[in-house]
Amino acid sequence: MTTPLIEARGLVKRYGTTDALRGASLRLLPGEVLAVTGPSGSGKSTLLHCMAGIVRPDEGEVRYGAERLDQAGENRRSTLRRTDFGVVFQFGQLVGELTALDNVALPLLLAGTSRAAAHKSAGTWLERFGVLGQAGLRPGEMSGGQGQRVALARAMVTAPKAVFADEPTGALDSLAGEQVMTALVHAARESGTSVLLVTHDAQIAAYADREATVRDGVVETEDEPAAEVTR
Ligand SMILES: Nc1ncnc2c1ncn2[C@@H]1O[C@H](COP(=O)(O)OP(=O)(O)OP(=O)(O)O)[C@@H](O)[C@H]1O
Repeated sequence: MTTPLIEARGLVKRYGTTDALRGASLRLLPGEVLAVTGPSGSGKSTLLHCMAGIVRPDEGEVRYGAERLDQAGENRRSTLRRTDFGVVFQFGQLVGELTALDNVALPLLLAGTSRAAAHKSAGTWLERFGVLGQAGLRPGEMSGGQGQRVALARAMVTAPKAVFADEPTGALDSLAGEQVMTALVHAARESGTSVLLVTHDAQIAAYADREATVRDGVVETEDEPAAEVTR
């Protein structure tokens, strides 16, 4: 069986009296695009947040290699989010005052890369996502789809092991959504990056290699990895 890149087991997360997760388990395999679908409020985003180390579950384990993310402190988890993981949300969360090029270069600059090298990589990633022509524009000067492609370029620029994308096409029309997904899947395949994609849209989920369905805080179904399907 393929060793998962990240494995969540028996996650429980409560917000006040709400049980967001009630024993959710999920494996993200190396290099795969995994779609997490399910009804609104079922716990998809909470599961993504736990697996990305953004929040800690109340119970259960999140394993990343030999590490337990559920036990890691905030410092370690935020370092991992800068070095090993990329994160994209519905509204790309780009820095409004910076150009697309500077937004994408930012994670590298924060990691100590020289300005020239950071800008060179940022340009390469903007080109891969088809938005090099927007390099000099600020987020407010771009379309929603362009902004999301810039946000994905920023998530990928550090060559992360995994990208966590929570409804990255949620605010886009279907054509722009398809363009964003095509670019993301292509870039992930080229660089061997795993993608955990939360979406409520079946057409967007169809871009993934596998799909898992969350209902009432548990993973109700999870497709078998292709190599493990018994025929
Ligand atoms: N930070 C929080 N504070 C309080 N309640 C929260 C918080 N995050 C999630 N919840 C609650 O936990 C439950 C699961 O939320 P979650 O966002 O994980 O579901 P979801 O499946 O991603 O929903 P949607 O598709 O609508 O985004 C919901 O009832 C939600 O209101």
